[in-house]
Amino acid sequence: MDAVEVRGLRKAYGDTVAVDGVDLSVAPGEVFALLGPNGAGKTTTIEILEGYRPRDAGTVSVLGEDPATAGADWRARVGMVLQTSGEFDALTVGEVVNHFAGFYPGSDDADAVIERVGLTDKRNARTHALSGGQKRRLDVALGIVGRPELLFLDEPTTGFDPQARLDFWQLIRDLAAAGTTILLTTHYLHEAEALADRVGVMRGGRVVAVAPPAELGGRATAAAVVSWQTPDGVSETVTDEPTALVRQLSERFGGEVPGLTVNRPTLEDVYLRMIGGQA
Ligand SMILES: Nc1ncnc2c1ncn2[C@@H]1O[C@H](COP(=O)(O)OP(=O)(O)OP(=O)(O)O)[C@@H](O)[C@H]1O
Repeated sequence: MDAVEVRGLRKAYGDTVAVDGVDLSVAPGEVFALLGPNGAGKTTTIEILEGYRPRDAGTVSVLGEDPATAGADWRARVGMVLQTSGEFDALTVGEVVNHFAGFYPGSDDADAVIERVGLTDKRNARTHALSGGQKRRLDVALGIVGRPELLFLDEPTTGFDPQARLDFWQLIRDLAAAGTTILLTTHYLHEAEALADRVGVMRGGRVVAVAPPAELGGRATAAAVVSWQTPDGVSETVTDEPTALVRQLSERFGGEVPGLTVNRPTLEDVYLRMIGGQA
């Protein structure tokens, strides 16, 4: 049984159809990234899967239960990092994480979780005094302190500095290696490429493509652009057989080919083509 199974999901807000017939499956232990422009329906989809939002139509199974009716036992098996940060008044980081740990029967050690998200030196700081990126790290801590089987992360690394983002990626890899299923949304295509087993691209409330990041939109087999330096400037050739061309060039130059690059479409290239400039 898949960890997440969605068929024919629909949700409208008045006249706005936010989710328009989404089918989606996430396997146990998989890291799945949902991509798509602002307004594509990612948050609405995730919030329905989290049990935060009712749906208009479709079937949804999350860890074998319907989130619309699942109870406290189910909730304890699911971790969530919502798009907006929580507000915890004058409590300290340590107090908030300890408090949340108390909600879960098999929770992790609060200090260990604070360490994992890199907030140890802010343990006694009041949460309203944290920077934007530090608040987001606290959100991640609260999402994982219950040792969830399935973790939802809605734009988890917004506001992270580059080192914090790398640390977060390692945390996600560690969780995945320990068997946690992860469904995240992100606008950072490098993040999807670094983390996801598969990505799903949403546009206008629909999932328009699902594939491993390296294969999305035929990337793996797309023609390559080979370019190299000549005395007259840069020469460029589009080819299905870049290796053969590079071998010829190497013979012609007697070894190293000056300024050699071989490029296939990036995830960003195929993503932008797929969303075609609109939500
Ligand atoms: N509470 C709401 N009331 C009315 N319309 C809403 C509400 N929430 C979302 N929408 C609309 O539903 C559509 C999908 O929004 P959603 O937040 O799911 O998109 P998203 O893909 O998560 O976007 P983003 O990348 O900006 O987070 C948008 O047109 C949005 O304006």
